[in-house]
Amino acid sequence: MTAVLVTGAAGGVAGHLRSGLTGLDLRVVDTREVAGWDGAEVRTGDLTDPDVAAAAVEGMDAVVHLAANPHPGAAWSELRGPNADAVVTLLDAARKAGVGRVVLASSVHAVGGYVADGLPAGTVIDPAWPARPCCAYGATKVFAEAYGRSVADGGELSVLCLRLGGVLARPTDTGNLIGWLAPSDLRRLVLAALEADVRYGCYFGVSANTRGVFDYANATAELGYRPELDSEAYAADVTPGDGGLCRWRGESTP
Ligand SMILES: NC(=O)c1ccc[n+]([C@@H]2O[C@H](COP(=O)([O-])OP(=O)(O)OC[C@H]3O[C@@H](n4cnc5c(N)ncnc54)[C@H](O)[C@@H]3O)[C@@H](O)[C@H]2O)c1
Ligand SMILES: O=C(O)[C@H]1O[C@@H](O)[C@H](O)[C@@H](O)[C@@H]1O
Repeated sequence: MTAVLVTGAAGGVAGHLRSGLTGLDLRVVDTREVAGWDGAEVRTGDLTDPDVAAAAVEGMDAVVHLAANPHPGAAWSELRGPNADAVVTLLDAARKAGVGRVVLASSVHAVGGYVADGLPAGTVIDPAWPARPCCAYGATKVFAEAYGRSVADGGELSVLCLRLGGVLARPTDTGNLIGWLAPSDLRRLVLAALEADVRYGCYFGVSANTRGVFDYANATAELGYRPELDSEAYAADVTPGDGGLCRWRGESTP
């Protein structure tokens, strides 16, 4: 059975992912108390500590790295530990332990600047375009992708970065319509990323949204990811908003 570590297991995305990971030999870790992962080996610890990271990855075939500060408006002082330091300790530990694959949670905030400036109608953002974060949080995700690339290029560890859109049970505002990731599609995507024969890759993790602006074609081609849900089904019921994207452009409180 494949042994998989899920970091950030007490978090919201992990909660949506959990039911998709049946059949795997699971270990989970978080700084907070973790509940609901029956059958998994549960650990508590801070992944910025290299010893915690080393113990967490020991014996694992793969890691789904979700642990981070997910708040786009967070200050650098709140982001540096979870979103920069922990990425380095986790990836270094995984490489040293001979883990085969790390699936890294990135975000559409890595390219939110394109959305903030307005895209010509019908244009979708290609994952190969230069990163263009819309906030310090988005910039930390670009760093994670870049560090992942250097580790993947430098050794045996495969790193797949998933630029997740808004993981919500249903879209709640108009901004969500362009980048919703339905929980069931999240599960499809992470399973596909765990299994794909790819050394390094960066993919948008979004549903098959009619109004989508994040091109997931490479995830279909390289991972076999085929999303099934579409935010359009909720378009008549959402309130006006920006989906949390681009609100903090150019801001980084020390
Ligand atoms: N929620 C979304 O819609 C969304 C969208 C795009 C990307 N993401 C990314 O997905 C991941 C999960 O997001 P979420 O919404 O579940 O966030 P969350 O805050 O609900 O969960 C993250 C978990 O990570 C844990 N954590 C933070 N720092 C840690 C550390 N140093 N060591 C161990 N555990 C630590 C936290 O305690 C928390 O339980 C994050 O990387 C986030 O940036 C989330
Ligand atoms: O993309 C992201 O990471 C973030 O997107 C924002 O819009 C959501 O409000 C936030 O919860 C996510 O963590």
